Amino acid sequence: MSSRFPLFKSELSFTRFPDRKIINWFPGHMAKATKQIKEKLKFIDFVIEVRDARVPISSYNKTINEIFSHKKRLILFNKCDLISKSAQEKIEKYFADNGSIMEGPQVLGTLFTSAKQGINVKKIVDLCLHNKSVEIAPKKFKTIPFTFLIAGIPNVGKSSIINKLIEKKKAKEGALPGVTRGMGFFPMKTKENCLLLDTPGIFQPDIESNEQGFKLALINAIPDHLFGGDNSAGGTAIDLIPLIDYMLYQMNRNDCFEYVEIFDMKGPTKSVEELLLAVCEKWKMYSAGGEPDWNKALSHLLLWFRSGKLGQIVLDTDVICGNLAPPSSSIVTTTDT
Ligand SMILES: Nc1nc2c(ncn2[C@@H]2O[C@H](COP(=O)(O)OP(=O)(O)OP(=O)(O)O)[C@@H](O)[C@H]2O)c(=O)[nH]1
Repeated sequence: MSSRFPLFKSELSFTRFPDRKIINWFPGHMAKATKQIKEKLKFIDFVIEVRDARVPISSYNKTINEIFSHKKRLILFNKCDLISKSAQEKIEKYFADNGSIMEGPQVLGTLFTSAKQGINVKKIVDLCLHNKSVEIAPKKFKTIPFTFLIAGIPNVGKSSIINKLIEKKKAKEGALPGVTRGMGFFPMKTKENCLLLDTPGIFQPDIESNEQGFKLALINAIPDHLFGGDNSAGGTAIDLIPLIDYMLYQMNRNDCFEYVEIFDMKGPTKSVEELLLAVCEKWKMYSAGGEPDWNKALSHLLLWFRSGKLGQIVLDTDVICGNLAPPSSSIVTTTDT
């Protein structure tokens, strides 16, 4: 793809803040949910693992790989409305090329979905029950349902997918991570007797790298106050400057230059201060004393980025386009049948 700004050389790796402590988020409810999921495992026919299409690799979860290694699993890349069709093709190719390491024999396939726009959600059940590559034994009695457990890291759209499948707003959705705290069963009105099990978003106890933490914070799988601080948690949005810096690095690296026009800038920039000044100017964000209101600009910028208003972007292009190996724990090594 030719860049709109060919003279602008973006950075190929993010080397700032190397000493930043890796964020880990594994509160009590996640530990409890992990235990409950293990207990329910024998009743589960299929696992629907939901990832975020913007981070199809970094939104994997080692714990999920381990717990469900012997379960038939469909991997969804949800929020596909936030990435382009050409990015979807690259991701598909990446998973096809790395099939032997990225997918175990129990993985039924991958599917791009958008719970928001209803894209491909209705294909989920069919891809599990009528998959050409595996034989699904019928239930002894019609009253015994096929059970689907919906799992994934926080805020990837698990509850939204369930609501779309049952055509009701029964599972609790929310813009912030960690809304679902308990498990809930939801019957589906389909030809076959199907039951969906919603689970709280869970992380593995340790996030592997600083950069994975940046990516997960950028898609808001990790709450902002853990990353730097936000007003609701008693911190200030200004602590999120490293995250905005990372966002700018990603936009430049991915030729995602919509921000230049949106904020009436002369061209792309690598300076987070320059970007924030342009935002304050464009959106007239000034304090009573006439100073640029950084806090307001940061918060609004993140909101715009997360909702796709600054352009469609995949944050895992470093892995997908080949400069980096997949994280070791994203590899599914199951041989169990
Ligand atoms: N753009 C877009 N937004 C989505 C999509 N699916 C869900 N969302 C939004 O993402 C946010 C999180 O959705 P949830 O369904 O609550 O996610 P969850 O995985 O159940 O979240 P936890 O409770 O943290 O585990 C909400 O603001 C949804 O409206 C999608 O396909 N596209």
